[in-house]
Amino acid sequence: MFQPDLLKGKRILVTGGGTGLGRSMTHRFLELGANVVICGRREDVLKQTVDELAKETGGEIEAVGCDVRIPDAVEAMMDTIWAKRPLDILVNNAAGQILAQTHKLSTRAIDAVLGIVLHGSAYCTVAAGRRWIDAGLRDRVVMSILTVSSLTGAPFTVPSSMAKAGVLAMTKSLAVEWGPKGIRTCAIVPGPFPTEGAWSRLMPKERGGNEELVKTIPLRRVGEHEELANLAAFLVSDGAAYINGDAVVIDGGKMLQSGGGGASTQAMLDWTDEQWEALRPKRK
Ligand SMILES: CCCCCCCCCCC/C=C/C(=O)SCCNC(=O)CCNC(=O)[C@H](O)C(C)(C)COP(=O)(O)OP(=O)(O)OC[C@H]1O[C@@H](n2cnc3c(N)ncnc32)[C@H](O)[C@@H]1OP(=O)(O)O
Ligand SMILES: NC(=O)C1=CN([C@@H]2O[C@H](COP(=O)(O)OP(=O)(O)OC[C@H]3O[C@@H](n4cnc5c(N)ncnc54)[C@H](OP(=O)(O)O)[C@@H]3O)[C@@H](O)[C@H]2O)C=CC1
Repeated sequence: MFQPDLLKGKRILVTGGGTGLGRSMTHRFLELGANVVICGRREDVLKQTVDELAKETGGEIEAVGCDVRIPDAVEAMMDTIWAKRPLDILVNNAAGQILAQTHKLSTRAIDAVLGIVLHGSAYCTVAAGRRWIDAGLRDRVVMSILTVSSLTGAPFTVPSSMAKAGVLAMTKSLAVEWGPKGIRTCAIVPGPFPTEGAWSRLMPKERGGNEELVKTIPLRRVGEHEELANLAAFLVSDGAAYINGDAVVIDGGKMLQSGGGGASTQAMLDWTDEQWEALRPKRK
């Protein structure tokens, strides 16, 4: 669907690129000619992904171990990356998520999620942006992976929702502040895309599994990784050079179905024709 060299010459950092959607985006970026650096905390996971994706795509990929919650670690990672060649594109994808009653969360639990999502995205963005601005480098992109809850809020995942809403505010604010400097920002708002990381934390069997989940999605299916990876490739490419400060929702319409009438509207989808017929005014 894209010209095969869409991202040729682009050097991209994908935080959390060793697993899940980060890995899938990395795969697509490599296929399209990019040079990709992935980071994460587990170096064995990173190494395995580098080996696999280099083999599958023949692309140029490297990994740097980094906990994005630690400012000095982020600076050291950026120095390592820049020593070879400056980045063109940063993808803030690393995240942490906890499904729990909010009033029972410890402060360490709250900090763990805010640290990865809010602080980590800010540290990476500022570390890359400062280097670009100091060197007068233009045509650069920061793309962040959000959640629908950043727009709507969500019970039982409050720290993640708060943190992603903060990253959305960063995306919109920097679009204006950094746009004149040739740095654009954008975001993706994914609905459900099965990954080990998300499903192991968010889909205990009590939630009814994918069968219950797809009833909440107008297209009646979860997302395919390739669909998100293609959107990501377009948004970071020069083809999207006039998109700045926007967050694109890719959720099969889930957010719209959850809105409006809420649970009672949801239930109406299962009404029978007879139930609807009973509502029609009777002709005299
Ligand atoms: C039918 C409808 C279904 C809808 C479902 C659809 C889903 C679609 C929407 C998906 C949105 C997805 C968003 C995502 O971000 S998915 C990404 C998931 N990936 C990850 O989270 C990977 C990284 N995560 C982690 O590393 C950990 O989970 C963590 C964030 C906890 C950080 O790990 P770390 O090792 O730093 O921290 P600790 O393990 O030491 O824990 C720190 C404190 O947090 C407490 N904790 C941990 N888990 C829980 C829990 N489940 N409940 C309560 N508290 C928890 C832990 O006890 C520590 O606190 P204390 O020291 O005080 O005990
Ligand atoms: N899957 C889904 O349905 C949805 C996902 N998203 C978003 O998509 C993105 C990817 O999630 P997904 O692929 O599902 O989940 P994963 O758990 O597979 O991805 C999270 C990645 O972040 C890395 N990471 C976590 N903490 C840190 C840290 N402190 N420093 C560096 N890296 C870290 C993890 O690696 P390591 O543990 O080795 O550090 C892991 O590779 C996230 O931003 C998530 O919020 C949004 C909506 C829906």
